[in-house]
Amino acid sequence: MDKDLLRQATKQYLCVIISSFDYSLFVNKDASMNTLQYVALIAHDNKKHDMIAFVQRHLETCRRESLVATRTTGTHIENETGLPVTKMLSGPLGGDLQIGALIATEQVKAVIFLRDPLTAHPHEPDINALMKACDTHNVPLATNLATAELILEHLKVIQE
Ligand SMILES: O=C(CO)COP(=O)(O)O
Repeated sequence: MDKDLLRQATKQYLCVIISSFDYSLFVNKDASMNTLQYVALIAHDNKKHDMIAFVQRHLETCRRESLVATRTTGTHIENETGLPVTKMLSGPLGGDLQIGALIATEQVKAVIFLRDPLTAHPHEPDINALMKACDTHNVPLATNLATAELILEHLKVIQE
């Protein structure tokens, strides 16, 4: 085969390969981790009513956010407010750890965790791990209604 013809054919062949190549395979996967997306909502049993009232009070702000929650909290929020919630496992079954993993991979912009400080929880280490993840990754964490209100007010302002 003529050398020029071979060179030409090789060039065309490479062009086809390059243009059909899926470059996303080489995109730094860590970059996609930088999109903060979820607002995490978690409430212990004695605080679930407070959480629902809180979400109802901030319904429009919450509607504009992607919500993630531990299973029971998320189910109550969905049923009582109609907002869609991504539900993890129940807290005692690993849900706090799952949300901790989302925090560690920069997928959470704020956590509202209405804890019951007066009750012992068998999964206390998981609760501590979630809070540690917030501190490690500098994610705002509200563990009571007063701070939760401040965070939601802030979200409302930055949504506008
Ligand atoms: O236990 C919890 C957080 O530690 C909450 O879990 P649930 O929302 O499944 O009740």
